[in-house]
Amino acid sequence: MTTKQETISITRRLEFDSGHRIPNHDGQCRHLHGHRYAIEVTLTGMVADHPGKADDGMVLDFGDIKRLTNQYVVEPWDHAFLVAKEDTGLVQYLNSIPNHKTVVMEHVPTVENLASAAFEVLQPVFEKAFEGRLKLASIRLYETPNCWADVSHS
Ligand SMILES: Nc1nc2c(c(=O)[nH]1)N=C([C@H](O)[C@H](O)COP(=O)(O)OP(=O)(O)OP(=O)(O)O)CN2
Ligand SMILES: [Zn+2]
Repeated sequence: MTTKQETISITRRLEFDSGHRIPNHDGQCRHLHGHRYAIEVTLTGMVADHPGKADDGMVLDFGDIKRLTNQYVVEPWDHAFLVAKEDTGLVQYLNSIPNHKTVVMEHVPTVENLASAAFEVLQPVFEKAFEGRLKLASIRLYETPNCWADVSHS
């Protein structure tokens, strides 16, 4: 049982596959390769006290987090090659492949930069969709089961 004043965090995890490379990496990661990424989206807010309504007892329906994260991050990045705009030779090559799904990123696609990019995209999406009732608290992005980055804004 929760009291009405409590702020609670909820997290929805989604997974997707993308290619990338870190062009100046001094190890294997400078080569073209891919990952099964997992993104965990954490929102904070008050639990709805809406007896008889679908969202009663929820901060937000997990389905809404899934829908918006899919629309703005997972679908654009899934089975895409995420390439840094500074990686010009590769950008040119990928653009030469007909109908190739390429996403040109502002920064080198480390897990830190991808998590930050996802946060920047999703923060205004959740803010607008739920009129400030909820806050995007953090994004955790796993590049491998053993490597991940966390992003949050104060
Ligand atoms: N701080 C960061 N370090 C590294 C990143 C990154 O995004 N941020 N990325 C890579 C590589 O892209 C790669 O994804 C991870 O490499 P690695 O550590 O070798 O991970 P593995 O799962 O392949 O580890 P194994 O132990 O070899 O299985 C590198 N560094
Ligand atoms: Zn990698």
